[in-house]
Amino acid sequence: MNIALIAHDAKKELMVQFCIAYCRVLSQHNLLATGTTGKLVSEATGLPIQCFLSGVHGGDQQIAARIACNEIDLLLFFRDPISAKPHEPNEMNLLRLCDVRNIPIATNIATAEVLIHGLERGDLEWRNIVNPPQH
Ligand SMILES: O=C(CO)COP(=O)(O)O
Repeated sequence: MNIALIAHDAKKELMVQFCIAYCRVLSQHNLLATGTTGKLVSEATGLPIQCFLSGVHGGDQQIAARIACNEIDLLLFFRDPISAKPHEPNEMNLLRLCDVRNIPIATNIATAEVLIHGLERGDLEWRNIVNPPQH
């Protein structure tokens, strides 16, 4: 499955720790990420990650385009609810597109834990029908 990772600056370390903890599960899937998040996670875990532009340069919109095409099966987007972000409207669109496509999304680590266990258990296998593997 295609799993997209995005973390605001205040949540990047949490995302790194989460990905280290679930490295084995994540290694069985294709990972995509915004630039800085992807760089930090791949350096910490050794996992191959397709890195897009950084969020401020439109990386979240590159991921949004794939979500619009139903090509992302799970989005882990660790958000900082405290500080304002200049590209917040784009991020709201990202969340909206997940709802358009019924793509499972976690915006905090508590939900991410539930989703990753569900992924491991096979709860998201229906995504293989909606978005069949390319190879
Ligand atoms: O800004 C972000 C989300 O909107 C994250 O982007 P980076 O991973 O490049 O910091």
